[in-house]
Amino acid sequence: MASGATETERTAVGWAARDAGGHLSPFSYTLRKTGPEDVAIKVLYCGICHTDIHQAKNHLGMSRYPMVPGHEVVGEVEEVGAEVTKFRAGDVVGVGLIVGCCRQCHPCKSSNEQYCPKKIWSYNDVYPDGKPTQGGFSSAMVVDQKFVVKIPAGMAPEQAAPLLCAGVTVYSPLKRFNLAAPGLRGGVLGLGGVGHMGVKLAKAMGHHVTVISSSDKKRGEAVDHLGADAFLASSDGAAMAAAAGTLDYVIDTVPAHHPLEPYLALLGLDGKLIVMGVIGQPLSFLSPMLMLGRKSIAGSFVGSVEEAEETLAFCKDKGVTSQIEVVKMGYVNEALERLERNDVRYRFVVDVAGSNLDGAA
Ligand SMILES: NC(=O)C1=CN([C@@H]2O[C@H](COP(=O)(O)OP(=O)(O)OC[C@H]3O[C@@H](n4cnc5c(N)ncnc54)[C@H](OP(=O)(O)O)[C@@H]3O)[C@@H](O)[C@H]2O)C=CC1
Ligand SMILES: O=C/C=C/c1ccc(O)c(O)c1
Ligand SMILES: [Zn+2]
Ligand SMILES: [Zn+2]
Repeated sequence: MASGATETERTAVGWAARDAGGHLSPFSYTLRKTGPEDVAIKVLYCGICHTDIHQAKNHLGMSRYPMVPGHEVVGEVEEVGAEVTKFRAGDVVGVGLIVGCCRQCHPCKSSNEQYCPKKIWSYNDVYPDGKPTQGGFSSAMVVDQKFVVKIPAGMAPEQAAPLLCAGVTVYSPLKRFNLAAPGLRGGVLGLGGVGHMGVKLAKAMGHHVTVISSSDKKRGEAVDHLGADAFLASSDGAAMAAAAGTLDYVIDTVPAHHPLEPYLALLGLDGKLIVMGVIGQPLSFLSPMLMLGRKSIAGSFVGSVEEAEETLAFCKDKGVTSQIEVVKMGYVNEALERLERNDVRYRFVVDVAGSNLDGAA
């Protein structure tokens, strides 16, 4: 172990949900010792993703409590294990949704480790020794270096946080489904945390971007502030019909049950509907909606560590930033409620280090 590495478990203070009510409150727990491949991180900022609501409120029926959510984590390295080569104390780093994998399966060997059947989630999961994983709404985390990325110099840490889930979640499918070339016509359904990064990344790739939203409320913001080229309210049947067959892809970020057919209808030949939302009920469509146009419906799950690094580099290079509202941890329950009622432009980021968590324990 590197000199200065602790031989004992450290205590962290997080904000945890205790049951499916999803209310977060202070919770002390121990982190594992900083192992040879581990990076001990003081959390600076952590974004709030809609998945944190799904998990805290047990929308998928798989939640374990107490649960410290948070998977858009930016922090400062405090200590590294003896075999850590990528990082040193003082580095500003990021951690996303995945903190472990088997390293032997096909997904792991092809840099698709987020699809490893033995992946370990950054919270609501357990390490092989049975210790629960806990996320970034916490003073500190200890993470295997493989799942840690460097935040590019000059990028504000609070700005970087949403790139570690929302950003890479959009970047990965655009790249993997060959939808990163300039000139494509894309749609983003649902203008929230993931959706706003979809608009920004797709614009930076040179696409013509249409926002498809549940109401007209975000029209001005989408076009004037985020740079969308067009805006459709899904409730406007005439506008939806006029746009039929015009898009190469639609990134569907809606976090609740919804019909797919209105959005399949927007796709042209070979168009792709990429479903991102975590929805615990079956979605349905009529098969001719796919056949007549050779369309496909695909899913995609966050992105690999390599893609997270690419997303950060792409955003730095193109000057892409997230649009965030920074809040203290004491406001996290209000922020979760506002996120659930669609009242945030477009991502909350918790100023964890500025929230005096140790004092609140
Ligand atoms: N596949 C993956 O790897 C990932 C999946 N996710 C999932 O993606 C989904 C979106 O996450 P995130 O962007 O953080 O969520 P947000 O709540 O920030 O955004 C979702 C947007 O969808 C629209 N919307 C919300 N509720 C409804 C509804 N009932 N019917 C129709 N539209 C609705 C709203 O946009 P508008 O006002 O424009 O209609 C809202 O802003 C979640 O389910 C999350 O768990 C998140 C990250 C990674
Ligand atoms: O925020 C990222 C999480 C995405 C996600 C995808 C699928 C699933 O079953 C989840 O629980 C979360
Ligand atoms: Zn997320
Ligand atoms: Zn694996």
